[in-house]
Amino acid sequence: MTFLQNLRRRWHDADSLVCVGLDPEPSRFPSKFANDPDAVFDFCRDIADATAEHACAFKPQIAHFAALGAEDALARLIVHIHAAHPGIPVILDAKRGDIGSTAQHYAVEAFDRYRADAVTANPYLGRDSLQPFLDRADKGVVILCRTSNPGAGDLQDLIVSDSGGNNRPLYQHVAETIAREWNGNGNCVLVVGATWPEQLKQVRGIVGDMPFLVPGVGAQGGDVEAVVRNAKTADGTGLIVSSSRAVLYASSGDDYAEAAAAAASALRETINRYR
Ligand SMILES: O=C(O)c1cc(=O)[nH]c(=O)n1[C@@H]1O[C@H](COP(=O)(O)O)[C@@H](O)[C@H]1O
Repeated sequence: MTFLQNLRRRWHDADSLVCVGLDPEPSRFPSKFANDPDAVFDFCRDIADATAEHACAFKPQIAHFAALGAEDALARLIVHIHAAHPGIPVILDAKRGDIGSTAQHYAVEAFDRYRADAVTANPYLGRDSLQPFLDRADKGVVILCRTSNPGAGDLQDLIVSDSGGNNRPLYQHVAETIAREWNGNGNCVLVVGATWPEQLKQVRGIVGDMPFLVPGVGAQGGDVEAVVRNAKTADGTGLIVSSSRAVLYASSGDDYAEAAAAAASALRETINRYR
């Protein structure tokens, strides 16, 4: 099954649009991990196991592992998720993008080394820079469109003229270009931040039913109701609503796993109320 087939099945079977972000920060781990030499793996595994029933996807963020020299923990975590929770896709958040010959290696890294089902990517270098990812038809390519951060508009909102003479913000041009020209294998997903409900609506109007990865609920304060109302597809799906810190660090006590499960479950219920 392809990434998108898996995702759609999971949306349905788990009745969930929630993605659990795995962004390990050892300084925020519960004290029981203080003397654990494999704390990064053990903590993330416990969170994944506790939240799986509420999740349509997991999204480990590669810098959080690489900065700690914990790439091996990341690889083992993805193996664990595939074995213990088959059918839940893993999106590797790496925001890759480089000249084609280098991008080939990033595609091998994400899909063959780490065995991710999808990877986040930056479209700024143009289509050839993402071609090695797009060519992997069974994998998802999750492309930045209108990011969640405060400075998203610095470049993404600049008005550009396309070859048809249309003037509009760059993020809308990115959305249409990907939908029309880069999605030949039907494996593209767009990243649109939860912190920008109006832009979510605009992008949904441009790209039809293409799925969105929507980070920015929880710690970044995005409004779940506005996200769902503005960006769901006609069948009440189309969204991978991702939360990391608000789930991972819901409790710093021994009940961290139960608290994470409760946070993921509450997010699922809030989303489902509006779809
Ligand atoms: O691609 C992403 O996942 C991403 C895109 C974006 O626009 N904003 C954004 O926050 N992210 C990632 O989503 C996660 C958000 O974490 P929380 O704010 O803790 O839920 C981080 O790992 C970010 O790197």
